[in-house]
Amino acid sequence: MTVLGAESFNNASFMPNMWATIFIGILLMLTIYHFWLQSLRYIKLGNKIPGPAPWPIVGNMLMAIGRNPIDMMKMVLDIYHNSKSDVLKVYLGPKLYVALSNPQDIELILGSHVHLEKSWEYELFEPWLGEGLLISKGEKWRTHRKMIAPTFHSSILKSFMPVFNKNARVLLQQLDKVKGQEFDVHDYMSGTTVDILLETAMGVKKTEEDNTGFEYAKAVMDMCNILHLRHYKVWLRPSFIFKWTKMASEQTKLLQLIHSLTRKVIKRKKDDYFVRASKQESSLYKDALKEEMLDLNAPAKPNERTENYKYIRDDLEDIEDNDVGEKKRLAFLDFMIEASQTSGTKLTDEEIKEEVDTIMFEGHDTTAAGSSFVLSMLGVHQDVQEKCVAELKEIFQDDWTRPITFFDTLQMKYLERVIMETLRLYPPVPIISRKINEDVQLVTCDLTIPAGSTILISQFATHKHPKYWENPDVFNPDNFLPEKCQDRHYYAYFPFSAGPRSCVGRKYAMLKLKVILASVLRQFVVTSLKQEKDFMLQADIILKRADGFGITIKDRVVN
Ligand code: HEM
Repeated sequence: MTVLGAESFNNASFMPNMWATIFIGILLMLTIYHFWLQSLRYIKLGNKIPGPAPWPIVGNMLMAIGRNPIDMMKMVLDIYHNSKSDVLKVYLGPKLYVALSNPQDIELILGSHVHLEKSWEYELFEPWLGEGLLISKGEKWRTHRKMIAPTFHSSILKSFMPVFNKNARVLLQQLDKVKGQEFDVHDYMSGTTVDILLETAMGVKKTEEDNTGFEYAKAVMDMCNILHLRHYKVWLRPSFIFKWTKMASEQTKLLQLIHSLTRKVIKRKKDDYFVRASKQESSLYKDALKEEMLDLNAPAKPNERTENYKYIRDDLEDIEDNDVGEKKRLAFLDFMIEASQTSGTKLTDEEIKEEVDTIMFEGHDTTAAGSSFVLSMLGVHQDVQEKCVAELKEIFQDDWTRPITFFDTLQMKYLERVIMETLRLYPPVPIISRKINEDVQLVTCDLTIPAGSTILISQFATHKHPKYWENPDVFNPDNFLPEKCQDRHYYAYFPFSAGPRSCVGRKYAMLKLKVILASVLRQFVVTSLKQEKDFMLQADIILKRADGFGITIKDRVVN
């Protein structure tokens, strides 16, 4: 008894000692790890950059705990506004993130041919987009960009006008059914955008009973929500943790839906190609293009720009100027399929699928958010809406309801300024990031960003930089009058990014936005029940309103 009692006493006293030893051991290891980290050049340089104080080991990771996307957005904006600094850092664990908001520093990254690699965060897109243009790197990115960018050449875009007009008419019929009641216009913009993309870039016609656009758009939005949660709930990032969550099985289902549409689209297009090839017919798109060129009321001169974006620096204008010839004047998927069948081009089915998924994602959610923000702003700013309508009256005085031509869109200068101003205040892609493999010495201050860190570039912050924008928070389309743009830094405004890795769909997006928005404004008066200050923004991969894009519409009476 006595012996047993003594043993159990000894065991009981041994246990706390063991746990205390383990605890002290871990603490000691973490302390050594912390001091070792602090001795690294990477961290030493990082520590010189202003930003919220990090905790040992975890850095600033705790800031994300318990916050939803709306709170996150508020927190990030508060940090930005309170810091008054153009350079800010945060640590996620030992990983250094540096946010830049001065155009001169941004140019060092976006304008460079060296810092082209996307940051680690984009890898979360991989199960969905594979190594499509958005995330690919090196030679693969370069050769695919060379192939894809010309498929959005102005001559191709012109041939899309009938599809834009047709889908705009379908949209108007849908909107007509919700006249007089408040509704979320994003739902309509999203479905329409997918349908238009399928028919233009992919060349696949929608059948009457087909609900693909809506289902696909919903799946894309749900996928974005999952990816976004994983971006800021950093403990969900590693796949070995994520795969055990409910979200992972939801992601599998969503990807099945998305990828099955992609495969269907590619198969249909490939079948068409083989039928055409067996009959030795020319490309459908080349034919459509010829018809459209004959059809245009007033075709633009060869060197006429699609819009006024002369102050965005990217490679798209070079593609326009150095005309790439007939061979490449095929719409996106036609070109990819023809390229895959041409000897010498190493383009596999998987690569086509990745690029189709990328274009469907990039081309859809961005434009849906952009058009919904424009309609929200027009709903708030009735005077601006009236000016847009006055411009449309000038253009369509001969026939208010006729289809919109490419030439008409070139005359929509005020509407263009409204779109650009909306994209300034509400950039659909609010932030982009790059991994830097070489040190970057900033030009605006004496700071060096060490190789290996991630650079965050926020359109949302830079587009309101007080040094570059007068009354930065005020909606004013005249910010984009040519004389105002002339002296502004190129990298003060980059809703489509800029430099060699800018958006390949920029011209496509602007053209489509003009046709859709002008069509809505010709038929309806748009009103927003909420004021701009009450918009609840949600930090997401694509910037959205958490409160929905609520508007009301009524028939426009034109005199
Ligand atoms: C308002 C509409 C749009 C906005 C605001 C927008 C914005 C952007 C931005 C900011 C990037 C750079 C992303 C990054 O570096 O992380 C980008 C890239 C890209 N966008 Fe867009 N985009 C729009 C519409 C479109 C459309 C309509 C398409 C295609 C039909 C498209 C296709 C792409 C592709 C393929 C890339 C990757 C380019 C590369 O890395 O070389 N986008 N877009």
